[in-house]
Amino acid sequence: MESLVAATSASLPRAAFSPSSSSRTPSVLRAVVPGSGNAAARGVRCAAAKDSVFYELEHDEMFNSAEVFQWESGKSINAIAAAQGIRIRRLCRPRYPSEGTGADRAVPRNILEQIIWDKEVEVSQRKAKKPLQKVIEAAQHAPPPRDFVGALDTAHRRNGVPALIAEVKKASPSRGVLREHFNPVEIAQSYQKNGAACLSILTDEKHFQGSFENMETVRNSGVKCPLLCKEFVIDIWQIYYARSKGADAVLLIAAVLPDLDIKYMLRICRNLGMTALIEVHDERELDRVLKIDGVQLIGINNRSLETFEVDTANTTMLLERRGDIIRNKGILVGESGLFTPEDVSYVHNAGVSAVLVGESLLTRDDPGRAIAGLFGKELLR
Ligand SMILES: O=P(O)(O)OC[C@@H](O)[C@@H](O)c1c[nH]c2ccccc12
Repeated sequence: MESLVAATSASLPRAAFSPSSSSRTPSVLRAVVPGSGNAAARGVRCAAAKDSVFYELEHDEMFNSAEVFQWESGKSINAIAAAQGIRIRRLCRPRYPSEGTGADRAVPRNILEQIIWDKEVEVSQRKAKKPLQKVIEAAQHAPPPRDFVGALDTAHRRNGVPALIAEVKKASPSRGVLREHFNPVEIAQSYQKNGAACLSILTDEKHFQGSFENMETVRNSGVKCPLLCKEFVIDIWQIYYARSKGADAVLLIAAVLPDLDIKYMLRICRNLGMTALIEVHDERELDRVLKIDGVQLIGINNRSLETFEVDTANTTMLLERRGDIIRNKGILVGESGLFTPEDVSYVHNAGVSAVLVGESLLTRDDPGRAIAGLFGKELLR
């Protein structure tokens, strides 16, 4: 796996950003061959890049000088992340002498850290099989992206209750297998028929028994709802891959990604016509995300991914404290642990206009028909 710093922790594609390659390619960064002169003049050196590729920043309002300084500071991604309050450490990162020998890193501190370490290995293996450039090309041939935010907005207005993002998830580390007989297409069709605005498809295999194949089969089954790729994104490769499998949105977890990665990934999503759902769990994460331009969807997870504790009061608490700023930002999504119409109206009253629900639907015989029970009424499409 490439080991770059700051924004480059998301693994920059080497030539993916050449402005001439396509009108759809991002203009954020342009890969420049070392020694090509102009790179050295205006470019930023990714000190940790194995092959010393230079990347040139181009007419980009997103990266200000403070951020470039951050790149050049020589700090490791873990040090930068820690300064932002991120507790999840990366394993496949360059180590700096100040970070010790690494012996203290052998044991993950919590389940989220374990998932991320596994994900780093998985992504590097997948990239070895299918390099970024190939995935970018595949993404260009995917079915056109659907309007995730628009679908939530319309459903919320139509029904007067939060729009539903219904989750297609076989298992989770906190709950084990939720559904023995698991047919993603059947579940997705039933959700759609019963008024879900959008669907969330788990793609992590190791901890959630999901897959990108599930994403692809649901997309090809005729289901019209926009699809969220529920993945632990640590690398832009995964975003292009998700798009190539038909995803319309991706999850970005603030507990895992430093600010610069979020900004960079948001930019890639925008260029691909995708939506990013940025997930926060606490005030510090929320404050970081509120400072980032271009965020359209913020998810407040009632479950801590580090401890698995679920508390629906989390949404209310965060929104009480930051409500006014956050409501002007875009759509808010209440995530996890919602089981009853009271739970849904509790988070609705707190200010969310969409909810993300898995377990309480998936554990019922017919997950789609369970929707009316969750909202206390049938949802119209
Ligand atoms: O099954 P629940 O409690 O209704 O939760 C759904 C969803 O919020 C949860 O699956 C989730 C929220 N954020 C995540 C990040 C990764 C994996 C899963 C999740």
